[in-house]
Amino acid sequence: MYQGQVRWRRKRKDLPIIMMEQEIMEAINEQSTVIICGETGCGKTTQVPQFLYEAGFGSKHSVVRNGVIGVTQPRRVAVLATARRVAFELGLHLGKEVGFQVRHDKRIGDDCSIKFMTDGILLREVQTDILLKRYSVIILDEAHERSVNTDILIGMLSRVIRLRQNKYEQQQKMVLSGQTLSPENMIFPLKLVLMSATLRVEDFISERRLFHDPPPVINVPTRQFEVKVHFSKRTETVDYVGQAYKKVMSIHKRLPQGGILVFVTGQREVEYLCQKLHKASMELIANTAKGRVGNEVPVMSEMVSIEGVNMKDINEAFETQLTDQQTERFGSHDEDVPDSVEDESDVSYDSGSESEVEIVGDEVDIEDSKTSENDVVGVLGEKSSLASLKSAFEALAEENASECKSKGNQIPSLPEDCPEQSKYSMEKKTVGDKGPFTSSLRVMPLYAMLPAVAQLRVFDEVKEGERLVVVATNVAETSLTIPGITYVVDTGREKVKNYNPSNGMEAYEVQWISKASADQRKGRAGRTGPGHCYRLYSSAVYNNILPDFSCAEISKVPVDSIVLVLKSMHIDKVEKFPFPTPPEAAALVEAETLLEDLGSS
Ligand SMILES: Nc1ncnc2c1ncn2[C@@H]1O[C@H](COP(=O)(O)OP(=O)(O)OP(=O)(O)O)[C@@H](O)[C@H]1O
Repeated sequence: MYQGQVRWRRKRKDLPIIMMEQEIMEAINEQSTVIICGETGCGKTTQVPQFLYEAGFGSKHSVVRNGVIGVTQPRRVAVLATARRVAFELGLHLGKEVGFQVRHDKRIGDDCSIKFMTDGILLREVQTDILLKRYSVIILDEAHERSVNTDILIGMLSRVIRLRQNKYEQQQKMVLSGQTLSPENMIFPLKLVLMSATLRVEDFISERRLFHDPPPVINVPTRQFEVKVHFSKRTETVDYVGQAYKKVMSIHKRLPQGGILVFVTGQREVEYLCQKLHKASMELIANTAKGRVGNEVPVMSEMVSIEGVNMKDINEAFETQLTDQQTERFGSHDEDVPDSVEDESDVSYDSGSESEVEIVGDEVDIEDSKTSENDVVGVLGEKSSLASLKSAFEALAEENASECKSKGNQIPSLPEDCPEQSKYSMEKKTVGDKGPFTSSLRVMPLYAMLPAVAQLRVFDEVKEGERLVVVATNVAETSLTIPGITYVVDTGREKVKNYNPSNGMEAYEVQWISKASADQRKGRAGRTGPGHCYRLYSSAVYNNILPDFSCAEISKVPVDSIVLVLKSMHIDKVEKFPFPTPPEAAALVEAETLLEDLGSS
């Protein structure tokens, strides 16, 4: 066992979810579906797959539980990062016992026990194997995001569970009547675990067509580290990116070491803010250097360069020979794209959502489509990208990951935000040997269209004297632990695609996030130590304007596109499909008739 793993084993027991392992496992053993609601950072994503693995799920030695533990995430970066983390914590090989699959990329060994994937990948698997025979349990993480993929998947899985149960009962009868069945033909019930920090549980338990018996809900109420929230006194309605810039700079100048994660709405804003911060950092360094006598000039601020990916030693995930069958499929562009999907247009805008199975043909958001085609295609599909991904995974290694850069339990905050709460003396706490004025910024972008290799660079180790600033869209909102992030700056906005049924048009709009999203964003701090979340809007805006939850995506897309997907999955009576939030039955029937008339179904 690596030293880092030994260190982590000691820390692991402090995760709130560890105390609830028995309760969670008992519920999973007794019920076909279980809902786990837990605060951000309590350990759902990384620990529940391990509980299952340790209980024999995914084990070749178990007859009943030998199917793979499947874990879905809404986004690629979360799939890659959590697979790496779980492999590390369990001391297993990434790409072998712990596999992953996202669009274009698949690393799974024959002896795979846990597979991380995007929800779109699993949706596609159901299309080809309705019983999902290779899985013993499916975990749908971040189920609150309620993308169309997740909603259709939940509906499908509720049926798969019933089908598997029926098959299992039939087989038991056959066995009791003296027939013999070979082990490989045996079918066992499938388990489903829905997880989120902020689940709209009612949608799942009240919809009787979905789960006949409402699934039990297990709450994990606490988080490990405190995150202090600071609201702005005033809400900037136009230049919120400018406000974000000011806030980052004032944190950098006045507060102690610790990474900063900033949320804006799209690729264009990410790139603009990155450039501005990069420039400011260089100026700051130049000014500081002028004032120094005989001191070393600090390193320059760094902007991520996709070409500049560091080629290091081989990560164990990539030791598999290139001749192996899985590897041949690695990089296949079309294997996870269903027939109904024309192209890769789902990466052509950046609101943070990514899907492998595309429900609606997205339009390119002109504003936000500056990344070159090569960057998009090159996500991992090109020759050099395999090596780059190896290198990127290395950056997730424990040495980089487990150690929190912030020291101590209490970190001062910016006084202007809530003076009454600032019980710390800025003078005493903010300027150390490597005072904030002297350190450089390592500015990293993070958005859905960015190639996976570049996305993973946010996990790179930060050099001594540097401060990490990640400028992200809501792609960084859930599941991610970026080690050392102490400060979150939340503009409170996101870019979403809205559908107008009266004219049949779709348009991207910047709008307020939900309270649930704001909590997720806050939860990106306080993961490896205590943190602060600066909301660039007032508490009145938070309380009175932000909705509790974002609207389920299914209610915002054209019904015909949903029907098309269901038809591609051979669902006959679309109006009977168990959606968590069903579209109007009449609209479904109308769309079905229309498609039949067009000869599309
Ligand atoms: N890469 C990492 N490096 C260091 N610590 C990590 C890493 N990943 C996870 N952790 C630790 O494990 C904790 C639990 O992470 P996990 O992702 O399982 O939480 P979660 O409950 O799923 O959170 P969320 O709801 O935000 O996804 C983190 O708060 C952090 O302390």
